[in-house]
Amino acid sequence: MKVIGTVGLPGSGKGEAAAVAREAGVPVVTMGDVIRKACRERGFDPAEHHGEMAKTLREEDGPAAIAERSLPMIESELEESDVVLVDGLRSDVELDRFREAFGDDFHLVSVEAPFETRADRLLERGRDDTDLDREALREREERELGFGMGEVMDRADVVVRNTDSLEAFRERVRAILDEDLDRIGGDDYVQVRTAGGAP
Ligand SMILES: Nc1ncnc2c1ncn2[C@@H]1O[C@H](COP(=O)(O)OP(=O)(O)OP(=O)(O)O)[C@@H](O)[C@H]1O
Repeated sequence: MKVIGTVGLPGSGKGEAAAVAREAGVPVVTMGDVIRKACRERGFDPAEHHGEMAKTLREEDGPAAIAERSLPMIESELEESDVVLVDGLRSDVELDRFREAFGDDFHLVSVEAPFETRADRLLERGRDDTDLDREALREREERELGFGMGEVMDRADVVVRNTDSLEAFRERVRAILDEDLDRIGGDDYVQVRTAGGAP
């Protein structure tokens, strides 16, 4: 059994990593889905109330609220699949909760790319208005760092630098899912944390 969590700033490539997992038959539990579900349960439009609902859930049930609500979803996927990917951790409290639940079977992957690279890719993606607005991106980034995302990235088991081509990134994600780190060994783009040391 293996649960792989991803963390990364906006536009770093978490969605692509999740898409690679799905293509490989690995189920994906998205933390955002937990929030969307809570919106629907309470009669709010997830498109409008996503950020607000994340805050409300944390206020009501504590900082691990979203991780807590995703646990049954992950456990149910683990009944069918040996590997599950959890998309988009935000805070160290969430990381602690997953480590408590899954121990050494939980592996955290940090997807990293510089601001300018991410901003250009988001411009290209154009999923919504914030993708097109560098200031909005900075604000979103600051909000996410405010939830402790930087600390989570520092504690990752594996760091993938997504500064190369999309195909190269997808191949690195496939190798991580296969745990075939030899395939990417000696690669400047992937660093595996050794016990107690920085990656
Ligand atoms: N190596 C790459 N080369 C070119 N484009 C890339 C690369 N990696 C990701 N992209 C593209 O950049 C955009 C952002 O990536 P993605 O949606 O995976 O980011 P994300 O981390 O999920 O962002 P968010 O948190 O905002 O949803 C996407 O359109 C994706 O296809």
